[in-house]
Amino acid sequence: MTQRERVAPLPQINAEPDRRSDGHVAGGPADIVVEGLTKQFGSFVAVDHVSFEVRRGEVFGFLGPNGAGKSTTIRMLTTLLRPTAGTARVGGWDVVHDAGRVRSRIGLVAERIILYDRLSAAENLRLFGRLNGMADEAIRAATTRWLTRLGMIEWEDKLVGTFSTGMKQRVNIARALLHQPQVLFLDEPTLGLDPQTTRAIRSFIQELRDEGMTIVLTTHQMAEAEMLSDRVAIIDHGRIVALDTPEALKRRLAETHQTVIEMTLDAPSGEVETRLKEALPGLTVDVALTASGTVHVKVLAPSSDAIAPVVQAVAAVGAHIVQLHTVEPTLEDVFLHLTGHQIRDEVSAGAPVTAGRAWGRRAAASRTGR
Ligand SMILES: Nc1ncnc2c1ncn2[C@@H]1O[C@H](COP(=O)(O)OP(=O)(O)OP(=O)(O)O)[C@@H](O)[C@H]1O
Repeated sequence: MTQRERVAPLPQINAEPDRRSDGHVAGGPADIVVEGLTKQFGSFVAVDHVSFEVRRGEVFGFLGPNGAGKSTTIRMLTTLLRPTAGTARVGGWDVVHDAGRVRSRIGLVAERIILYDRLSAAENLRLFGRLNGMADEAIRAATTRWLTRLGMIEWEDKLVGTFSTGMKQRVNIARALLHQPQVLFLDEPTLGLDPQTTRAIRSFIQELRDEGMTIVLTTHQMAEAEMLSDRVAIIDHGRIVALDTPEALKRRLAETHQTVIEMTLDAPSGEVETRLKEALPGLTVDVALTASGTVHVKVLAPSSDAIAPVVQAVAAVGAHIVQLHTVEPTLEDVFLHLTGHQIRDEVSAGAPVTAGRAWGRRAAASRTGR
């Protein structure tokens, strides 16, 4: 039996969460207040005058393609990076002038797992607990509490170096929660993890949310953002291009774009994307090559009246329709409409491979322990 198989499953929650089913309502005072936050690296502006608030007890999703500025924003909010301009307060304290107070109120699950392979899970937590100024008894109690909830208690005395990446990430999350932070930052918490651990961690985030923890979640996975977030900020090129609940963002898109046409085409090699866009002025058209060699096309249109001209345009470029259907607008379509691009997840068999910018295709193996 492998270690992964023996990890106790986390309590399962519906894949489609019943938001705040226990009556908890996000709101109240803001735990994070950001005004004009900016970060330049030389002349390159990675985060460009970003302003937003995160309310106490809400899950705030930061959604954007690779390089959009999500991690840079998180690093400024968690005092790891000094802003070039603007201000940010977390838990009521300024991230530059009161960095120590901010640090004691936050937990961070960063892109890299922060654990020592040569220590056991419990030894890692003891080390980080002490660094946070916690007393040994408090560390002991918190270790048992969080490792139990994360399905890792039976592994507490095993070396982290022997764990799978998913097991390491569970301990890594326990590390971030050990001192009971007011605000938890999760930077791509499921990146590169197996589906079982991904599901378990998403369920765990929902539990934390239902218990009233304020959570900032960055992701380039639409489903993750939509499933977990009370509100979503869509960030592109360092700027927030939309900020609202996932439902409101989709509703707003549906007011102008009722019909989303998805097609699989058998197309001649060449400039299908350019020619289709030219043939369909005024419509948002996204074209992606799939791993199996077909072409996946998405068209955002005001109504189903657009289907006939779209079919004609496909014929005119010499392509054949293998499959065509219409779907309800998703958060992904909101992003496509706002930015002209789709966010792509990791490439899987048959999944679209971008024809344009390399959205969201970071190697699954990029998450490593130390
Ligand atoms: N230390 C740095 N020096 C120079 N450029 C940087 C530095 N850190 C980040 N950048 C650049 O700033 C931009 C934003 O990076 P950031 O990591 O915040 O993006 P992201 O939205 O988190 O993307 P990803 O999903 O790939 O992590 C990128 O173009 C990146 O190359």
